[in-house]
Amino acid sequence: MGHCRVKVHLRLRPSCRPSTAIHVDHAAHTIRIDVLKQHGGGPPKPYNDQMVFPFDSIIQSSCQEAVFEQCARQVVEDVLGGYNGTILTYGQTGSGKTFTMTGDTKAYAHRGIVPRAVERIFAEKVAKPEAGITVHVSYLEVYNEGIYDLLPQRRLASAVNLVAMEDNGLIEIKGLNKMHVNTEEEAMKYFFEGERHRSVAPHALNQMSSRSHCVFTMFVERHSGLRTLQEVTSSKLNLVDLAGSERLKRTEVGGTTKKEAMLINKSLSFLEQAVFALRQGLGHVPFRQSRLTTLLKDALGGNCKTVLIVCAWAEDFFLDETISALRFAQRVKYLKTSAVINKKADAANTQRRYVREISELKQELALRDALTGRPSISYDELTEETRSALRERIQAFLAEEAGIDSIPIENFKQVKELFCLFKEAQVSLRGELEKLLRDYGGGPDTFLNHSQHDVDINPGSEEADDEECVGELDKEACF
Ligand SMILES: Nc1ncnc2c1ncn2[C@@H]1O[C@H](COP(=O)(O)OP(=O)(O)OP(=O)(O)O)[C@@H](O)[C@H]1O
Repeated sequence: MGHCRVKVHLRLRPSCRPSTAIHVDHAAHTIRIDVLKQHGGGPPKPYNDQMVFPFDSIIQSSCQEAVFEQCARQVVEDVLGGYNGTILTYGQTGSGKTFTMTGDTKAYAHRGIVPRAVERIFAEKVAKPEAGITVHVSYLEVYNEGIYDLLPQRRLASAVNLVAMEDNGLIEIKGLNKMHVNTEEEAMKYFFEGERHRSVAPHALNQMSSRSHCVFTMFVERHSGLRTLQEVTSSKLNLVDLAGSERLKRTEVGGTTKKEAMLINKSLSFLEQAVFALRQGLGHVPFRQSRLTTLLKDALGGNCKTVLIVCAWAEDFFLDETISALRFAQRVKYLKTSAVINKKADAANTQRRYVREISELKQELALRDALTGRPSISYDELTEETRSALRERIQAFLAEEAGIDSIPIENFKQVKELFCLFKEAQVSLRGELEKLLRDYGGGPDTFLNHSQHDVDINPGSEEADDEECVGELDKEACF
């Protein structure tokens, strides 16, 4: 098991009013914020306090391709290698989370991490047909503290609030549709179908503001491709577009949108609490406090390789929001996960191996029989013919026909069959005796009451019968 630190990148949204307080050092991967402070009611002294936040990388004016290469590519490669991966975007409303994750559909070059990840996974599937890669996708949203499937097979199903459960140490959503997809186009078709069902609403800072946290997941199964050591890796890539935190007086919302904003802020503060508890090494981490933290449990501390992309709006007007996002990022930066390659035996290959082993064992037995001078013995299932020949022999044996004083044993399958046939004979004999007793005027009760003492047709238990049979058989057995 490899412990790996969560990688944290910062993406600054381009602005026509860039903040004079924000300074990026690209070489050192740090951002410095010079904070204005008031002293003793006097005039504000600019830049008398500085905060420096280190990141794994800071992206300021890079294109979408560079963002994918810098932040997401390695996680997608790790998922193809059998690890679970999660990429999350986090930040205030309108800061560019959806732009980073989904992209802008107006221009192909503006496509985001999701379409690029899908493209990379299917490129691998096409390039390595021997790996037999299979892909399923799911798409859900956490809206107002409920989990909803964005890919309902029937439209009615969209209203069902799903349950997140822990299964084998990993979080699973019971009843979530997982669509099998063969091509990049099919996967994107489902992604766009889910996008249509997402909850969005306009407000002062964003015309298409996400009102829910969305998770698009790709489940990838891949065969090792080595004939002798064939196994399957089974991994998943979670692409998470979190809803943005918002200050209600800035977004100027009311009614449903206000209620949504309050629930978004609440779930994000639960996320901060969970991250704080993990960072402090507290014994109890409150993952169960909200649907979002339950969903992100693996990503924050479990079997997963995780990347967080913090999006920020680098304008003076939003300095408070930016500082609080940067602080959150610093806590996440120190979280460690325990990612392992998720291997399992290939069921089809295991079956093929057993068939081969059985065939080899049969050959071994045949060779041993030949060397010890035994007649050729079949170890296959008994045929109907063999069965009726055995039945006849048992009847002759029980009837004490001349010359039939033993039943030769050939193999274990035959022994099992003999027990069944003896039982069959015994049941038939018992039926005949009951009939005889009835004909002589006694009912079955008479038979049952006296059979143990007077008519000794069934001494001891069935097991004892079987043992006796074995004893008899053993005397003559010629293994
Ligand atoms: N880096 C960027 N380059 C160009 N345009 C951007 C960038 N980031 C964001 N935008 C634009 O800003 C607007 C808001 O961005 P986006 O919807 O991605 O914000 P968001 O963080 O997802 O907001 P919300 O939390 O409200 O959903 C969009 O029109 C988007 O195209």
